[in-house]
Amino acid sequence: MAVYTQVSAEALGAFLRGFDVGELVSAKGIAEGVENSNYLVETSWSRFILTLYEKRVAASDLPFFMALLDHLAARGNRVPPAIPDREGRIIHELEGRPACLIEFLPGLSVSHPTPVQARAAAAAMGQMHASLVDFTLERPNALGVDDWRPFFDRCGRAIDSIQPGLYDHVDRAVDKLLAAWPRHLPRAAIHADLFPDNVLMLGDQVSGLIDFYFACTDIRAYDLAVMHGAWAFDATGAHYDAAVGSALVEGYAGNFPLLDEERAALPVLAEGAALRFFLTRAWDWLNTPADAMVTRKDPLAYLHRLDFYAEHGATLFA
Ligand SMILES: Nc1ncnc2c1ncn2[C@@H]1O[C@H](COP(=O)(O)OP(=O)(O)OP(=O)(O)O)[C@@H](O)[C@H]1O
Ligand SMILES: N[C@@H](CCO)C(=O)O
Repeated sequence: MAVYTQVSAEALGAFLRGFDVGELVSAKGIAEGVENSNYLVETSWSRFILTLYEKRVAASDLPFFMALLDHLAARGNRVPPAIPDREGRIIHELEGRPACLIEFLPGLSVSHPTPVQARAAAAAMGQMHASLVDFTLERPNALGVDDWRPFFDRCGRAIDSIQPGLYDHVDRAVDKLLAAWPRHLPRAAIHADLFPDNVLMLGDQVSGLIDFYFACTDIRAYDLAVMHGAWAFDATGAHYDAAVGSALVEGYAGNFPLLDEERAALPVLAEGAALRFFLTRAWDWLNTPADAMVTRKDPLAYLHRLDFYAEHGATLFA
């Protein structure tokens, strides 16, 4: 359950009076998500998402995220911009946390995407990348290739408590990826976390891309590699769905052509993406108190992907 910060009815009512959005009718904590506190807010006029930013989102990064959302929304992408208050401000403080009131988008995220849904979602990523070619703000990736070694070292030998021998196995993977990383590929603003739970769908149509709080400047094709790992495997990471995998690459390339060198680098980018999510999941696994009201995500599901890409990557994207 991702409601770390409780918002009292009084505080929320006072907060909403700063906006032109009608009167507060109800507010419910949203269970999905692990990073931030989210509430579904109903007013006499409409529905909104209230997000209070927690541990991994720095208030100083919010202007980048909000500018990115505005840029995408202005170019016809289905993303939820923040709502300005009566004075035009979009970044606020509520219950001691940075907070934004965000447009509500309809749709549900799918847990078992079909190839048709995967193609549509990847096409939406392609459209997003096309819209971002003239986006000039930059934000370094705080979980990018140069952070993997220090992050892994911070996890340390405790990693072996997840599975014996894991430390040495991942240590070798970190070395391999740092040496092979295709740093020369084109860079751009990317979402960097476009998992199925961050794509809202109505049937086979994409109704929204959400959760841009890892968005950053990095290798553009890395965004597709993140998506491939997140969409084309079952939750355990043990089973790869080739039809979903191909649909992702085709759907993306239909809206934003992949350079030959980007396509050739997808295996190593996908291995790197698997390592990045293994590392944050392993850290959370080792550092989330057992009684926290958050479901920890299984790091081994990303170890399986890492090993799968290392073994089969060369044939997957041909
Ligand atoms: N703009 C929106 N419109 C409709 N629903 C939304 C919107 N933003 C968030 N939600 C709902 O809130 C849930 C959690 O949002 P989000 O994924 O941003 O949270 P998070 O804590 O940052 O999660 P994550 O673990 O994916 O990083 C989503 O699964 C979705 O149900
Ligand atoms: N998408 C991430 C969690 C949010 O960053 C994961 O599944 O590990």
